Amino acid sequence: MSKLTNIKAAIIDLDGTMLDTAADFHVAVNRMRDDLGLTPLSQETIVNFVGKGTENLIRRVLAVDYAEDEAAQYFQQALAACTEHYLAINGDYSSLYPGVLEGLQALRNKGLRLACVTNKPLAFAVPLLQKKGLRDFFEIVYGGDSFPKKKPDPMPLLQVCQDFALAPAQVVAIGDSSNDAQAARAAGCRVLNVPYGYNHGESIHDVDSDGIVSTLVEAAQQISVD
Ligand SMILES: O=C(O)COP(=O)(O)O
Ligand SMILES: [Mg+2]
Repeated sequence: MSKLTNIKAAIIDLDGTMLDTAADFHVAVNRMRDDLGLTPLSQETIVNFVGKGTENLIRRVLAVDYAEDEAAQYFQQALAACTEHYLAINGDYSSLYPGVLEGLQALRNKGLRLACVTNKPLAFAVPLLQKKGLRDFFEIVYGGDSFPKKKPDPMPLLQVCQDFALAPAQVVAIGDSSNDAQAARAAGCRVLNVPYGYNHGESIHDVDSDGIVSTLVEAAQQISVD
């Protein structure tokens, strides 16, 4: 992989990139399923539904048991229950991936400006970043409900470029899934993927990106401000 040059800012994904939140999703979704009288799902099944925001997660979880029209009837109840359960345990079963703190520090030490763009609702993302000691690394945090469109749409990434007054080519997105890569490509940003996250249960090696890095520390090593 050749080094990414003339990079002035990094946009970092949250779930599956900085934090392993799989167990939080597992607990909250299965408490919601219990409320609806549904049997629990495995953590692997649930985590493969993560990546395109809470509404999509709920739709996928209900589709396990219900046909589309029936699932639609339960959607609002399920969304409310899942939100309540998620907020009650947010971060309790989550942990930082190796190299996250060191990687964020290394990116900052290079003089890069940092934003977090996640498809998680902002009301989940901000307290979680605070609880895990990550909030202060970021000048900007955008959630899946911050704009009319979320990743893989480029809208949130383009807003960060505008906020930082940078051209998209001067900005790198770092994330665990095809959503991050597609959003970055559509915005004209550079993109690095990490291989340890969720990516809908599919191989990250099939995703079009500028490279795969094993940790955020390695990401920082691959990025040059000059
Ligand atoms: O909550 C999700 O759907 C995934 O969030 P992410 O964008 O931080 O990976
Ligand atoms: Mg992710």
